[in-house]
Amino acid sequence: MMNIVLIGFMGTGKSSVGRLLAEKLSYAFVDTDALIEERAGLSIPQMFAKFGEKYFRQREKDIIKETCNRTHTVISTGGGVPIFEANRQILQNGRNIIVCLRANIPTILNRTKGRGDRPLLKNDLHKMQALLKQRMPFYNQADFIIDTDELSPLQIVNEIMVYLRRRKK
Ligand SMILES: Nc1ncnc2c1ncn2[C@@H]1O[C@H](COP(=O)(O)OP(=O)(O)OP(=O)(O)O)[C@@H](O)[C@H]1O
Ligand SMILES: O=C(O)C1=C[C@@H](O)[C@@H](O)[C@H](O)C1
Ligand SMILES: [Mg+2]
Repeated sequence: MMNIVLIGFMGTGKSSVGRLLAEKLSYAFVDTDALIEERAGLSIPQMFAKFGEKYFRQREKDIIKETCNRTHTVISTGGGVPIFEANRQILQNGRNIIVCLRANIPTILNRTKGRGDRPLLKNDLHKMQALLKQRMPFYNQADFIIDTDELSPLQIVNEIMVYLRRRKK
């Protein structure tokens, strides 16, 4: 069986929804950000500060490669994963179902306010808008896109389950 890969901007709910979806499907769960931190023994901000973003992106690519070889796994990705061509090629291998979680800027600001664990998160509406706009074309390459603004994590999981069932037919 295929993996379900969740992509989307910071704060769209990939980690929370992914964990729940994995439970519902009885799949394994991998969160790329958490795995990178665990392996490095450093938090993401520490890693950016010590070794730079480039280093983080290399670790991220390694983990994407590795996890895509699994089956029956829900993979919650970091917000920057689909921005890189190499990652897209690895993810779009025909064995993964790619689901994008989308949220508008006020929702994202609300869900991420006070978080100090995301170095690229600027608490600035315009910067956030610019980054989101730049990334949108890549997020939009997903197989299925859900607007999450008005939905609870459980409702999002249910929508994904409906989509998966429909795909099977
Ligand atoms: N559908 C939702 N409704 C309300 N709150 C939500 C929803 N989804 C996520 N949240 C909350 O928003 C915050 C961010 O969610 P989460 O960490 O899952 O996002 P993420 O996409 O994994 O972000 P990142 O890319 O930074 O890891 C959390 O506090 C979470 O509880
Ligand atoms: O959007 C991004 O580029 C990032 C999102 C987070 O999930 C982390 O992967 C990291 O902070 C970078
Ligand atoms: Mg996350």
